[in-house]
Amino acid sequence: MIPMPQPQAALAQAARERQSQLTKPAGSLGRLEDLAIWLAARLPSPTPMRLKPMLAIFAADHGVATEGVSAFPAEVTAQMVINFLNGGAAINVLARQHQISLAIIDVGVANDYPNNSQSIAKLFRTPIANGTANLRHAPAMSEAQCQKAWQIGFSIAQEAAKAGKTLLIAGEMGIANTTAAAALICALTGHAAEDIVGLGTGINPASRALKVQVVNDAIARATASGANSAQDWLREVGGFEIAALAGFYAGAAAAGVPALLDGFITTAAALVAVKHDAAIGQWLIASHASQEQGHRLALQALELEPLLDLGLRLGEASGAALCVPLLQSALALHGEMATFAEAGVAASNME
Ligand SMILES: Cc1cc2ncn([C@H]3O[C@H](COP(=O)(O)O)[C@@H](O)[C@H]3O)c2cc1C
Ligand SMILES: O=C(O)c1cccnc1
Repeated sequence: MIPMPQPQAALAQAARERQSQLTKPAGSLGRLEDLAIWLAARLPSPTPMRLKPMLAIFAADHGVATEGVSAFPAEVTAQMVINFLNGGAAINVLARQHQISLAIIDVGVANDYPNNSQSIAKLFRTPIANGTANLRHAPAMSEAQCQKAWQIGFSIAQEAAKAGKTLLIAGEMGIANTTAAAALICALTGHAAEDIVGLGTGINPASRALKVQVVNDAIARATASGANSAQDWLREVGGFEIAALAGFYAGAAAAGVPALLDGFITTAAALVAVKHDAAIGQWLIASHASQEQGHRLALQALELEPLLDLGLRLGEASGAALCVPLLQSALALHGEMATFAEAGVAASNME
């Protein structure tokens, strides 16, 4: 296993001391204070500068879509890739608004789509196959495919770090990927499918019951074939974009750059990464609590507390992008506020 860089405790301590001297009652900026301290240890600086965020969306299709587990047809994956390239998706709006550079990485979109040289976002076309196999009945991918997807995500994170990005964000697009993510979360946490499987894009109760059955069948099948490690489960019930996301988080940690999670699917990928190497967890922060049923339990398994709870259930890194201005504000407050001494403001009387 590659030794991971460690957050610097001395910088966290310096940032904590600075927070105690800023012109506000101690703790009055709540979690913004914790965020500034957390980031100081990792960026690493006692007063970190404005973050330079990058956002990668990994897109791929899922064989399990044929089971009827999504409210939308599989063609929507490719259609949404076109939408991302044309700038019309929710994430395009948020990336523009918060000045986040956007890259789309096709790691296995099944349907063809035109290459538009006018596109708004950068496109990396590195499909591994036309979607995964149907995880209910067979391993979603081969070991070689899984490693390839992981490596693509890892490289994207490493390149972004090399280019000077200081906050790495990943999102996903892949019809039926909440089924794969739910199966992974169940397998890696031991929670029951009934507690983890949600409505995804908005399925009805009958389809949800089927989705629970599909997840249970997939877990039974993979257990019978000896699945044990996080990598085994990723290959058995994951997806190409989920493997790339897990590799992305591993790459961010290996580069010593913080990574911001999004919703249900990215959290499933983060669980895989952290089960693979616990040190990766030190570089992850949670953005929001998704409406998808099992998301909170998955975040709890990672010991992460989401910043926002807006009832989002979109993916595309939309919840993560919404947290970027919060993180920027945390750092600006930390770096730019006057101390009691500088401002000549009397400090608290309380010990
Ligand atoms: C138009 C559209 C845009 C999306 N953007 C993200 N997702 C989200 O929905 C999908 C997962 O839900 P399920 O497992 O139910 O298919 C993923 O593609 C996810 O990113 C979208 C879904 C749709 C339909
Ligand atoms: O939380 C998510 O990431 C999510 C939830 C539903 C559908 N797509 C994504």
